[in-house]
Amino acid sequence: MEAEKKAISLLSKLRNELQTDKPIIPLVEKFVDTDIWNQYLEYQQSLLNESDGKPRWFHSPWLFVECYMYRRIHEAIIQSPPIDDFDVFKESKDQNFFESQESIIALCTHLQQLLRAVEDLEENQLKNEFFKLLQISLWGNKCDLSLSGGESSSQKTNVINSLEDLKPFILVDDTEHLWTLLSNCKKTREKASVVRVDIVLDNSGFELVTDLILANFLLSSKLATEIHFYGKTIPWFVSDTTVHDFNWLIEQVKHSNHKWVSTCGADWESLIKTGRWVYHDHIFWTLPHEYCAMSQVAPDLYTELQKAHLILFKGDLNYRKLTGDRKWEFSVPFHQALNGFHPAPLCSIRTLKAEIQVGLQPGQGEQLMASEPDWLTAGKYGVFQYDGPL
Ligand SMILES: O=P(O)(O)OC[C@H]1O[C@](O)(CO)[C@@H](O)[C@@H]1O
Ligand SMILES: [Mn+2]
Repeated sequence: MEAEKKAISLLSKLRNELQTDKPIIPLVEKFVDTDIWNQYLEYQQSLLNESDGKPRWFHSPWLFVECYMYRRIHEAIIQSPPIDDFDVFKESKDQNFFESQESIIALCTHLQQLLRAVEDLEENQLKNEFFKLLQISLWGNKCDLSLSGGESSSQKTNVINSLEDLKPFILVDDTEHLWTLLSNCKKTREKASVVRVDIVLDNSGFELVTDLILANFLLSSKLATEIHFYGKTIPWFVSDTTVHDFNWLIEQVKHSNHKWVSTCGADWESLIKTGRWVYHDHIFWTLPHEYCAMSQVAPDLYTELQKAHLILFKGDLNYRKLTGDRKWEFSVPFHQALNGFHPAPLCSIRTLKAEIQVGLQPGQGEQLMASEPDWLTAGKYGVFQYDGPL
């Protein structure tokens, strides 16, 4: 009870600082990333003129303060032992999973039926199935909890039936490039060689299921031989996947009463045990830095990503960090916005929730702006945006 009281009082202090636009203060509790955060704070300070004083909540870059808020929430928890490993968002993440049961059953059933036929599929059929599962993973990104302020945003209908209707909302569709890349790898690879796809995960619950389904298909179709996943080290942006969420969800799926769901769960567990699925933790994903800084700030992670044949970045926050969350013109090429971040061929799979979008046709963004003022933030539109050799 004492620890809870302490955490609550630290959290109300944080809320007060935020609501009254106080200066952003250094982190105090020692943790693996405390020094890097405090250095970053100094860097933000150095960007200001003398007369501007300290960085403040309402006047600093949104990406920075939003990340800082989640990091401060974590600080309130680690300062309050014995509840210092408590995940304040766990309950809502789990709820999202339970509320999406019907869709999860539909997806797992679809996957299991597909896997039974996968060897006999013609090239074109395989390609279509690949595109379908990519789209499911894209629309799975609608279900994050930070956009809804933690309110329920689960998937209640069967998304497979909606894919055709949702197609017009895909603003950039580079999935052909992904197919060309992976099917060439499949054709040209030597017997024992590896084709590695890395997935930088976003939200737990329904979205994570869609990502695991895609990852399972990539192996079964031999489009890849290894999948590497990256999650968050600390609770992040409400619904983001931590290692606990990852393991918890696979365990839940495995113990489902539904035959095809539990088959998926058992298969996923054995993929992890045999090392064909690998989960990585790295503190960089919960730092405020944009990804073009990765090779300097986290060279080990950059080197790891360079081993991939393709990296899939899920979700909106990853997109903001890929593009530095700048006010780019809508028609600026994605490659340019990446600002030198090219560890391997990569693709952002993201529904639009924040006011940034690049790589559109000339006039496309302006047209949307005129007809639907909230097109950038409502999560209604999506992109598959690829960067790499064509
Ligand atoms: O889970 P996702 O797709 O990264 O979405 C998170 C997004 O939600 C917000 O927290 C609120 O819109 C954005 O700041 C952030 O980019
Ligand atoms: Mn998220």
